[in-house]
Amino acid sequence: MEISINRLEHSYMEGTPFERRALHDINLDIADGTFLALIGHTGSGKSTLIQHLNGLLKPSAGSIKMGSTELKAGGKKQDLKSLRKKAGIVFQYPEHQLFEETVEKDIMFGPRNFGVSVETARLTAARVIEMVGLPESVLSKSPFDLSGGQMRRVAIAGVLAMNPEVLILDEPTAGLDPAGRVEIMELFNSLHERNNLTTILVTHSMEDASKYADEIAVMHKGELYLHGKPTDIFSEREALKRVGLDVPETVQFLQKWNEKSGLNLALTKFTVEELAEQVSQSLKKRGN
Ligand SMILES: Nc1ncnc2c1ncn2[C@@H]1O[C@H](COP(=O)(O)OP(=O)(O)OP(=O)(O)O)[C@@H](O)[C@H]1O
Repeated sequence: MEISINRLEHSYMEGTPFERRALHDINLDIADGTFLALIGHTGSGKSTLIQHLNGLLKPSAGSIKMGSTELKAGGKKQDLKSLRKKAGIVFQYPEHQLFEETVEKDIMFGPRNFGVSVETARLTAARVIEMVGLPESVLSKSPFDLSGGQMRRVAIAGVLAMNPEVLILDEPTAGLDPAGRVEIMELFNSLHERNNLTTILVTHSMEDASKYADEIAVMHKGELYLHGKPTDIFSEREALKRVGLDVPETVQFLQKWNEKSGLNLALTKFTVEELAEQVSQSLKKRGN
């Protein structure tokens, strides 16, 4: 789904003495099928921005176009239910929202709310539990008898059960150990690719942004500070440092390597494995 954000402003507690401007003049176009990482310090406005994408927050000024739905400041009431079906949010610690007696009932809750029959919702639950890498036998268990990692997968399955076109992930790996983080990020990456999703990942990890995103948007004090392809963003190391961010360690290594070796390797590979391969190829070419 194509997303277009135009001159978006948001103030909390508008019109009260406690009014607080959280977003200023955000302009951002996200093409259908993009994997966008939204990065920035605590309080920079990331959560406020994503909550506009499925109508949880209303613009104070400006507009957001989500496919054919336009959400405008002062606009008329929209059909938010169908928008929320198309744009699913996985909140931080989504497992805290599990509440039903069984995993199956929890996953069926969303589709049933949209009028889907019990039989179809059951089939959906079986389909999405497999998508998140859990066995069907989990469906009859209580979500509260599962491990933390399994509970998170069940919560993600509940969002997938709505067949979203846009998946919005608010720090989906928060609180997981390093292995769990990689597993969940790999899961989102394969869901993105296999289901032609538009994915928006809020993260504090430049490493994850570099590994998975086609584009990176950097927020700072409620403004869109930088937006571009990872290669472009990582060429702006000084600008990133000014807002307390830095390029991933692999990019830092490559920049130092280029300075010291005199080899001017292009900034296109971001994982340790890709970078090692790039450096080794260049050394072979040079005859070392
Ligand atoms: N419900 C609220 N009421 C008033 N102010 C709020 C509310 N939620 C957020 N804010 C303020 O809006 C600004 C942006 O907050 P937001 O949560 O969007 O930032 P963030 O980048 O998502 O931070 P984090 O990385 O900590 O989640 C901050 O100054 C924050 O204090």
